[in-house]
Amino acid sequence: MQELEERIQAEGTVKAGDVLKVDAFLNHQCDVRLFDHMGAAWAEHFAGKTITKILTIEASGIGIACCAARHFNDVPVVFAKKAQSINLDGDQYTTTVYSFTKQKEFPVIVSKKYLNPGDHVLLIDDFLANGKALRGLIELCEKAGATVEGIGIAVEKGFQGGGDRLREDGYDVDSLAIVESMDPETGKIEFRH
Ligand SMILES: O=P(O)(O)OC[C@H]1O[C@H](OP(=O)(O)OP(=O)(O)O)[C@H](O)[C@@H]1O
Ligand SMILES: O=c1[nH]c(=O)c2nc[nH]c2[nH]1
Repeated sequence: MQELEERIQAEGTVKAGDVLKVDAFLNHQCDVRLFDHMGAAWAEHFAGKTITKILTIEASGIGIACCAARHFNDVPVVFAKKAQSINLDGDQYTTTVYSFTKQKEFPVIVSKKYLNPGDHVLLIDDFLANGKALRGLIELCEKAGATVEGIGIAVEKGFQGGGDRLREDGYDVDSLAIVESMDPETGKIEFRH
């Protein structure tokens, strides 16, 4: 998606440790017009699929998933929580995920009320790096008996391999920008096309 690649080139910075910082528009300050355009791009890609629910993981996927839902007939958006809470009641599907930016393992929890065997799920997230977050969401869908119809990602860091492993496993992964390489010394960012 040209608009997203241009924003990354203009406003992204490359940090040590394979971190791309795009918090000016994607995952701290949020550009909702860009999010809307991202939702439209996923709607075009997944046009042939029946989607009954969007599933994401807190925190950064939530805003993007909500904007995307407007392009999928306003289907409900469910976000997996990364902490137990007194506000979480009843039976839950749970797993654990290693967080790339927080560098620790988190529980990942969805109430059984909000993920069902009849659901056809689109997974949405801001970043795809090693694929840990998505593997966790896929596991929750498997536990619920829900069908994963596809995966929409804003920025995939292709060189970390998580996206290609998911494609090899048969998942339809639509990443709107795939970073092929990035250099913290020069700041150079190259995309896969
Ligand atoms: O493919 P992976 O290696 O799993 O990396 C991608 C995940 O990393 C980030 O989550 P993180 O927990 O780091 O931060 P967040 O709270 O900003 O969502 C991002 O939002 C993705 O969910
Ligand atoms: O802001 C971010 N930059 C990244 O490079 C990254 N990788 C996973 N999650 C990420 N979030």
